[in-house]
Amino acid sequence: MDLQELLDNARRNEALLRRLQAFELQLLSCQTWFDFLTLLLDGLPAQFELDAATLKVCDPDGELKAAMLQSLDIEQGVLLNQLEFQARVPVIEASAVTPPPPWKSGLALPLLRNEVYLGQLRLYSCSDDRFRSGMATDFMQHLAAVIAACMVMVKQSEEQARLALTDPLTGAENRRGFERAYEREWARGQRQYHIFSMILLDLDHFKQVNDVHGHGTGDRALKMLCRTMKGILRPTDHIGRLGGEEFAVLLPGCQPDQLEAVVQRIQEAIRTMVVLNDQGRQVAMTASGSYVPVTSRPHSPLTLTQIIDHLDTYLYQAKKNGRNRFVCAEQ
Ligand SMILES: Nc1nc2c(ncn2[C@@H]2O[C@H](COP(=O)(O)OP(=O)(O)OP(=O)(O)O)[C@@H](O)[C@H]2O)c(=O)[nH]1
Repeated sequence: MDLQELLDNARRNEALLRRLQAFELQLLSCQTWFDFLTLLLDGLPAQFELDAATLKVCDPDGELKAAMLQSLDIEQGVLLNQLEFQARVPVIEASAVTPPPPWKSGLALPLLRNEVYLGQLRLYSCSDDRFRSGMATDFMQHLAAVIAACMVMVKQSEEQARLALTDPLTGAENRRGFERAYEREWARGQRQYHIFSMILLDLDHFKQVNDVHGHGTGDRALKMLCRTMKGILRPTDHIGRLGGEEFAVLLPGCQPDQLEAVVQRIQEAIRTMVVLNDQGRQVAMTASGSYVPVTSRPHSPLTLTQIIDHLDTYLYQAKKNGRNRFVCAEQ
């Protein structure tokens, strides 16, 4: 190699190092899965002349994917189609790999943080010789280490944000968390004239459950209610505990003709859920509620409080008419 070549190499490496440092700073400022994944899947290829970047993520119990889905809204959720979640991801050394079509060369890098294996970062190129076996990968290995560290940080920061917006007893969103979900949905609806649906529900004779079977049984019923609803709703739906035994459900994209079926499913699931008292005897539960499809109109903002107040009137009707029923509210 002559001197000129050496100098060119050194200049290229210096430029790459500067880009890496700039990219690392961007990574370190990510606090949400959306920022992190957008930077990784779009920013990394754009800034390093690659054709694609992806992650194979170790997710033995599916918790990480569920947490990401909760944090992303329904449109952002498509980002996850670009990731692979696997119960076990093979442990690898940094190495060139055969890429899936249409790419011609690929590099796989381990994502390790404090000896914990998080998965693999995979980089793909349309050029045959971008990644070759035996090539130096020191810069990219360093980048993968920073990505792994940032992944752990984003996970912790998302978890903290989630806890601040979650009701500790039931795991449902608390009022603040639900308000935030509502505002996001309203804003999205305004951009796209799209519909979402809201349900308000309240367990029947809950005071009696507490009085007869004790507070512990009441708490178990509330937990079971949320678990039951989570089991029959989509991961992108929101369940909020507005207070006591009153809950609201927000269903993004749920059309009026589907809403009735969802309500019936919820009602049936509550009727058949198994809540045991301290003696192990089953306590029958029913709920009353009201529901309405909502179209967010650009020039007539509707607050969550206004919708809940509106639904409350119909919930009151359901209670007055004998409970164990859901009433469709006027739009
Ligand atoms: N166990 C338990 N009970 C709660 C909790 N939060 C509120 N409650 C109870 O929920 C009950 C609500 O009672 P009411 O508002 O009279 O309603 P209800 O008995 O369900 O009557 P209807 O709604 O008219 O069918 C009260 O006894 C509250 O103490 C909680 O976190 N755990």
